[in-house]
Amino acid sequence: MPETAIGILGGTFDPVHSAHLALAETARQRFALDRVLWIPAGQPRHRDAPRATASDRLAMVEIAIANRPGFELDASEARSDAPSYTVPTLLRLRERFGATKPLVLLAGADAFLGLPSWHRWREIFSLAHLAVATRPGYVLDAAVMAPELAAEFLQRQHGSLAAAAGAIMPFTLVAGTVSATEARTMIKAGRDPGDWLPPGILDYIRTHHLYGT
Ligand SMILES: Nc1ncnc2c1ncn2[C@@H]1O[C@H](COP(=O)(O)OP(=O)(O)OP(=O)(O)O)[C@@H](O)[C@H]1O
Ligand SMILES: O=C(O)c1ccc[n+]([C@@H]2O[C@H](COP(=O)([O-])O)[C@@H](O)[C@H]2O)c1
Repeated sequence: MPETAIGILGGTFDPVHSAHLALAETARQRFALDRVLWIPAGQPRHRDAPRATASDRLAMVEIAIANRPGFELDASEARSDAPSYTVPTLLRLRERFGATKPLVLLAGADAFLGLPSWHRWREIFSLAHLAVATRPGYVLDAAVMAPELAAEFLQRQHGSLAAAAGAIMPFTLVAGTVSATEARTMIKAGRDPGDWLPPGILDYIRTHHLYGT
């Protein structure tokens, strides 16, 4: 029987929102993942500094995934002073889970389209599979990708999850246009983000006076 796979969801989670949960849960079911590791970035180098501290973002993810079977928090990036790059994280997870365990890196289409700018990005394919969720406003079509990414995208869609790494698997996510940027804007303006935020997150934000509250 083939080994079950482990999902890995990295993100800034500034704050964690409903599309993150939908992404993780949809992927968990679609790819029969035995768990999803949530890995909040500590020091993302590819974007502006997060508005909330690593420990607040970590605490919010902890609240969001509490009592949800199959979801696990990995605080290593958030607790490290090193830049949060995905390849060293995958190398660490390979050591933990061994060479043959299928690992599946989960990403939204926006993150995937930016892959050629990532640190040592080509090494990702020898360390993990990539499951890429659709996201409104981003087209998952080789015709709009950077040529070096399009080549990988076309070639790797036939890969098998039974292998430890190497396939690219696009999947449909129905999570709407929710984004952390828009959630922060709403919160700062005093508008209620409603079901964009998992239970307990708005309370945490208000209690800790995050995002201008
Ligand atoms: N609405 C969404 N649909 C699909 N994927 C999403 C969605 N929101 C976030 N993701 C994915 O979740 C992962 C973590 O995202 P991140 O924490 O940066 O949230 P974000 O909403 O994209 O944040 P920001 O608005 O600050 O850029 C990324 O792979 C991203 O593509
Ligand atoms: O390793 C990199 O160079 C790299 C560049 C951009 C993004 N990432 C990772 O991709 C994940 C999603 O990033 P973001 O900015 O959409 O939150 C998160 O785990 C980041 O650390 C990683």
